Amino acid sequence: MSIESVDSARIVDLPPAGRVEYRPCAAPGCPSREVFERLRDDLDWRQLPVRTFGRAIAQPRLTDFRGEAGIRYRYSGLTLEARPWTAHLLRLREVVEQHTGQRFNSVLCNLYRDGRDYMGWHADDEPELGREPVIASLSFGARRRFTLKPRSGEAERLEFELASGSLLVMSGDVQRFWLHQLPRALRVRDARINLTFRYIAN
Ligand SMILES: O=C(O)CCC(=O)C(=O)O
Ligand SMILES: [Fe+2]
Repeated sequence: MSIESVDSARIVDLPPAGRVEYRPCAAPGCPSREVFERLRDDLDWRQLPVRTFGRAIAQPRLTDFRGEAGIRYRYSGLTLEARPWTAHLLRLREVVEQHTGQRFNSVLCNLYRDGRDYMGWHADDEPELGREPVIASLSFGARRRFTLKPRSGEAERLEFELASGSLLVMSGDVQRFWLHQLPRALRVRDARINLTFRYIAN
């Protein structure tokens, strides 16, 4: 397990044919305190119920799903209907599209109120994302640890400290062979916002 400086760019190839790229300062005005505040104040944050093992519980974070009209995203027994882009989110999408050379038609926004909020092990492998989705994730606010582990086999876990203003891109077959999570971090008192840009084909 390795943690490198949060200030250096990093490209890691994950077997068999996946890639994770981290860029510490990709967002406007990095570390982007103003971007954080604007997203926190302008988006329509909600705590949704989610089904795990047949039980409905409140998600341990707040979310808002935005995108082109008619886009739907189904996960964990939820169906999210995209609400319209804000002008601010469209500008951030442009930045991410320039960095990645990819197009995105939606963004899942996550607000972790403090270190008690988290996202458990999962893959972004819903069928509407396609076989080898490119998932581009911007982070703002509190620095949090992001971990990947193989679904099976002996490969080592991989960790990133996601700094404010950073961009993390997962591509290739990462979602097929690896899981990722944003674990609890009880020492963290501050909030973090994460935007994961996706291309959804409904
Ligand atoms: O908050 C993060 O960095 C991870 C978010 C994530 O994995 C997701 O939205 O699918
Ligand atoms: Fe994810």
